Order: sequence, then C-alpha cells, then structure tokens
Amino acid sequence: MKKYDIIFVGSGHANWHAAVTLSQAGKTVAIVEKDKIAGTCTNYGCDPKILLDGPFELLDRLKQYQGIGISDAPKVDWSALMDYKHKAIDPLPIQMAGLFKQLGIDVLMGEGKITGEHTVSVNDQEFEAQNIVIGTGQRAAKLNIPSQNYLHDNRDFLDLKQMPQHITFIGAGVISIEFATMASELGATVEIVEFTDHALGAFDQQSVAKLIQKLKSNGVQFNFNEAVTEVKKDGDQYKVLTNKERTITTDYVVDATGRIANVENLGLENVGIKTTRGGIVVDDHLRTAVKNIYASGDVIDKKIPRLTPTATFESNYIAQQVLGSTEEIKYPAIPSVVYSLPRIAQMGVTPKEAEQSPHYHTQKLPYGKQLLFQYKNELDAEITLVFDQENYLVGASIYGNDAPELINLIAFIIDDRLSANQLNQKIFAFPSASIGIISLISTMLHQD
Ligand SMILES: Cc1cc2nc3c(=O)[nH]c(=O)nc-3n(C[C@H](O)[C@H](O)[C@H](O)COP(=O)(O)OP(=O)(O)OC[C@H]3O[C@@H](n4cnc5c(N)ncnc54)[C@H](O)[C@@H]3O)c2cc1C
Ligand SMILES: NC(=O)c1ccc[n+]([C@@H]2O[C@H](COP(=O)([O-])OP(=O)(O)OC[C@H]3O[C@@H](n4cnc5c(N)ncnc54)[C@H](O)[C@@H]3O)[C@@H](O)[C@H]2O)c1
Repeated sequence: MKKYDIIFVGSGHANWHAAVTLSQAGKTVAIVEKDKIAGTCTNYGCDPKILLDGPFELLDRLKQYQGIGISDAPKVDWSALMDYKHKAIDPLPIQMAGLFKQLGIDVLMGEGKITGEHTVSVNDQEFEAQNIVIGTGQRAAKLNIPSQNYLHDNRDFLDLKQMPQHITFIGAGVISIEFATMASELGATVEIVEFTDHALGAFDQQSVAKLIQKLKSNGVQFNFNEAVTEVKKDGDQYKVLTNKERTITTDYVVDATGRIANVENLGLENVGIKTTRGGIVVDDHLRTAVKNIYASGDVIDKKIPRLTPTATFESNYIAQQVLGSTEEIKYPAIPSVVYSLPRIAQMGVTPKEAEQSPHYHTQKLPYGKQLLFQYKNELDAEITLVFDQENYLVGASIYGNDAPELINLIAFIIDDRLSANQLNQKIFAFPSASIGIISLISTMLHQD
C-alpha cells in the first residue's frame, strides 16, 4: 500500500494551499479529486462568475456618465463572452495539475473514501497516510418538487451559450442576485421566487432594499413569501407553479435555494466522524472526532461565511498544525461581498447588531455624493460604519461598485484596531477612491 504523510480529499481552496505548503516543507502529499481539479471557486463559482461579470460592471460605470459625456453605451455579446470564459477558465485545472506535478504532489483522480483512521480508498485502491484532510465542499441543493430535472444550478448558468429571454430564479440568496444582475443587464426578463420575506439575509437590509429597487427598475420581479411547488414542461418553455396558485411561464429555471455539504459516501461512519445538517463537526483545531483527520472549507459545519478566503485561511491553518503548531484557530473579521451592480459588502459588526447594542454606534456616509470626483458620479454609493465605545472601527457595510476593494482596505483598520493617528502616519495616492474613504473615516476614529 502506498504511504503518504498527508492525503487531501478534494482539490479546492480548502485543501490545495495546505498541500502546496506541506510538499514544499518536505512532506509526501496526495490530493484526491473526483471532478475538476481546483474545485468549485475555480471551475463553477467565483472565477467564471467574476469573469462574466466584468463587462457588465464596466457598462454600469458608463451609465454614471449617461447624459454628461456618454450617450450610446456598448452592448454585451454574451456568447462571445462565454467563449472567452472557456478560454480563460478551462485551462486552469490543467495548470493546477501541472503545479502539483512540479511540486511532487500525487493527484489521484476518483472518488475518495475514508476506510480507516489512516487509510483512504480511491477507485478500489487503498492508500495510507499519517494525516487526512477532508475538503469536499458543498453542492447545490435541489428542491424536493416534481420534475426536479428541469431545474438548473450554478454550473449550468455559468455555461449558458445564450441568455434565455425569461429566467426564473428560486431563492433570493447571493447566487440568484448575482446571476439575476447579469441576466437583467442583458435584457432578459427575470422573476425571483423567495419563500421568506427578504433577500440576502446576511447583508444590511437598507442596502438590500436599494439594490432591489435598482433591480426592479431593470425589469427584475421579486415574489416574496412564495414557494415553488412544481415545474412543468410546456413545449419549449416551462410553467413554474407556486403555492399562491400562480403560474410563471419561463424559458429557464435556476434553483438557488442554498448549498449542502458533501458528506455522503465518504466513509465517515467507518471511523465515527460526526456530521450535522451543516457539515462535518470539528473542534477549535479543525480536527474531526478522529484526531489525525481534519476537515477544511465549505464542508465544515460552521457559522462563519463559506467563502474562498475562509477555506484558504483554514487550509493555511491546517498546514501549520501538521507542521507542529498547537494554536487554536482564530478568525479575523471576514468580508462578504455580493457581486451585484452595485456591489454590497459587509464585514464585522452589522448595522443591525449595532442598533441592538449599547456598545456600538453607527455613522452612515453617502460617500458617492460627498466624493463626487473620486467616485466618478456614483451618486448612490454609501457606507455605514460601526464604531465601538472607544471609537475604533468594528464593522462596515458598503453599497457601491468599489465595495470589494474598499472592504479589503477597511479590513486593516478593523483587524489592526487602527487609530486616527496611526492612519495619518501613512501617505496614500491622491486622487484615488480609497483615500477619500480613509479621510472620512479618520475624522471619526479613536484619537490618541
Ligand atoms: C456560483 C458561486 C459563486 C461563488 N462566488 C464566490 C465569491 O465571489 N467569493 C467567494 O469567496 N466565494 C464564492 N463562492 C464560494 C466558494 O466557491 C467556496 O467557498 C469555495 O469553493 C470552497 O472551497 P472548498 O475547497 O471548501 O470546496 P470546493 O471548492 O467545492 O472543493 C471541493 C472539491 O472536493 C471534490 N470532492 C467532493 N467529494 C469528493 C470525494 N469523495 N472524493 C474526491 N473529491 C471529492 C469536489 O469535486 C470539489 O472539487 C461561490 C460559490 C458558488 C457556487
Ligand atoms: N459572492 C459570494 O461570496 C458568493 C457568491 C455566490 C455563492 N456563494 C456561496 O454560495 C452560497 C450561496 O448559495 P445560494 O445563493 O444558493 O444560497 P443562500 O443560502 O444564500 O440563499 C438561498 C435562498 O433561497 C431561499 N430558499 C430556500 N428554500 C427555498 C424554497 N423552497 N423556495 C424559495 N426560496 C427558498 C432562502 O430563503 C434563501 O434566501 C453562499 O453561502 C456562499 O457559500 C458566495
């Protein structure tokens, strides 16, 4: 039986960062993968999504100059954009496989199964390892309704050769909102059916309300407190039936009602690894019930957001544990971003949490209006800052196209508990979007 120091089941961000670090540290490493190398983010998630979003973001920025310098905006050619997506994304698993080979990491293609505390089987062949890391991620949930096979998921949407004229999204979470943004910008008619009374539950609802208004004005119809009960085929189209006795006639249905952990058929019961509905149960060292078997990334039952940077953080943490560290895992504040137009970002204490606690106070800044030149006439952009009683920044919610970049900058201010004086010791480029925000924040920050 071939022996390794460590075997990783799954090749996504939850695992490959640790695999690279450990092989560079002289460990013998294998990665087991049953689908495309590099996992969801690279092949079916963040990377293709942001690549397809690029031209839409550009057009959204052009709209800021509509009537004041720009008249005829260009149009997006979706099928050409899709060809470009394939050119850019399809080689990535091959490139990653090349990197692993160069580093001496064995890639074992097939379904990995835990057969014992130190053994993993792949295609009926057994391999032994001192440590095992389970990073098998999540998959799209499927609504339990008749005619499930008419429902599409993120993989299908991000591969669409042509944008359908009418699309129905089930669920008003991050995936639906991001995809609905692109579809509506292309001119598709979009309906979203959501069974709660709100969209994007984890984000500041005042920003979400502004975004919904904008999407509505672009032709997106929101149906809250409504559930899909059945989907029927009707010639080339579909009939989506809801519990409000409504029928939506549509060309394409995306089920984006959440994601579930890949814990089945993994042999976890062979060694007594515990799972819940949320995924694999781990301790504060990311160890499962079997101490030499870790779990990492989306497959963990966790309260923090399931994102690529959190999976990467966990992967880097596990590498250090295997190399001898004994520290328990401590997460910094985690930024979450919805890549809608405009973007919505959230980090640290939310405005809602702040409202409900005497320990925090908030300040809303309509920076789009205040920083007209830096923000290129993006008039509705705003940020809500949350401060603690000593006026250190502990949270921020942003509504604006620069939100992903600004929230990364704000991460330093929150994590390092920077004071106004510390910020003022630094020199930033001017004019720039970020310096405008820094200047505004520094007038409110803890003075020392
Ligand atoms: C549409 C979409 C957009 C997203 N956009 C963003 C974004 O903008 N920003 C962000 O931070 N996050 C985003 N995410 C989330 C991000 O993709 C995940 O958090 C991240 O991929 C988690 O990494 P992971 O390694 O835990 O899981 P995955 O990337 O899912 O990797 C798990 C791997 O394990 C493999 N596997 C499963 N079972 C087995 C088995 N038994 N044997 C062998 N291999 C197995 C799978 O095939 C898969 O390749 C998005 C997700 C989706 C679906
Ligand atoms: N920008 C990003 O970071 C990003 C982007 C896309 C995906 N992701 C990842 O994917 C996850 C989001 O996936 P998602 O959007 O599918 O899930 P989600 O949990 O964000 O949203 C699902 C929505 O569907 C609704 N819903 C559930 N059952 C329903 C039903 N029967 N009928 C109608 N509505 C129903 C829920 O109330 C919820 O609003 C994130 O948590 C993250 O892990 C991240």
